[in-house]
Amino acid sequence: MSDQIAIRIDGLSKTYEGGKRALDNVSLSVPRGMIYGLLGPNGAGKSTLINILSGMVRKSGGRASIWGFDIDEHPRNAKASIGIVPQEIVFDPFFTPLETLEIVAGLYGVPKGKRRSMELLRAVGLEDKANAYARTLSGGMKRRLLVAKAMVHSPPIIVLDEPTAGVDIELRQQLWDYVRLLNRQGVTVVLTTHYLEEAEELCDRIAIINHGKVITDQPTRELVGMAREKAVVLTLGEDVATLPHHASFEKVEQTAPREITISYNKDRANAGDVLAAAQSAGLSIIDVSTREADLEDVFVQLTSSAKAVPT
Ligand SMILES: Nc1ncnc2c1ncn2[C@@H]1O[C@H](COP(=O)(O)OP(=O)(O)OP(=O)(O)O)[C@@H](O)[C@H]1O
Repeated sequence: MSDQIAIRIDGLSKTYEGGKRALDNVSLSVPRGMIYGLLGPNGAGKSTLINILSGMVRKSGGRASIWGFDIDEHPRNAKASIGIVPQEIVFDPFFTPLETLEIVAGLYGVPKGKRRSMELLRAVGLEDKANAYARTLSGGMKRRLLVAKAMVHSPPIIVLDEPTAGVDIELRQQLWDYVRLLNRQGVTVVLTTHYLEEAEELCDRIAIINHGKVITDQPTRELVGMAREKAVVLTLGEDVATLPHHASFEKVEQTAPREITISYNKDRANAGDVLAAAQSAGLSIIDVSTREADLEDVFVQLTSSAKAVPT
């Protein structure tokens, strides 16, 4: 029922002036308590969707509600229920992180006694920068400040729009740790990303959007399970002379002087079949490992087949 839904989107469309149709009849439900990934290539429509939710872009059609509040009928409540971490870094360089959070808290009408600016700065690792000018912060620190800023009014939902674009790996990990912590505390998290690995590691559920349409929306585990290609990696006792062939092999590659990787379709064969065929081809196998297809494979499968459909 609707009370279990954090964000409900129904038949949402957006055509920009000039005729670009960025969203085409998009319907999605983000269940409460999840980390939900919105994945798609550049220009797929992810930012448009988020900007409609935050009230920055006007939709052309359809409906959306946030925490049960329709964005047209109850825009104030809808906005109060969501914290958005935007793609671009925008700050007044003359305010300190502490002042920045206090100002935002004031804008949201958070009473002084209920503000938690220092707690938020601590959570994003900026406690010691509380009184530094925002312009002296590094790019990564600014991004963390944006996350703190989005949480000032304690919304039940936080949306991160490509939060780790251009952020180094260590910092990315720190940011994700904080996102996980928020989620454990009960905050529903929506994030858009190009990074499949990130979505796979972090998200409980993933929707893929391409050319303004949702092409899939399912639990991450199921999505990864859709990848049909698996591989067996064989380490051999001697250099590879000729590559083996067999009906169960999809592809055979030499991946090192004494290593071959055999891909197979898990609907048609299993690792045992592949191994038996390799052995009967006379290979001296000294070690075996297997490789699962990952989300990247599914993504390529889905986005390329969607492209083949005329729009
Ligand atoms: N203000 C605008 N006016 C006209 N077209 C726009 C506008 N904003 C976005 N678009 C177009 O709408 C489509 C969707 O853009 P959007 O920014 O929503 O995609 P995205 O998935 O967020 O991509 P990215 O990951 O690059 O931000 C693109 O073709 C884009 O060029």
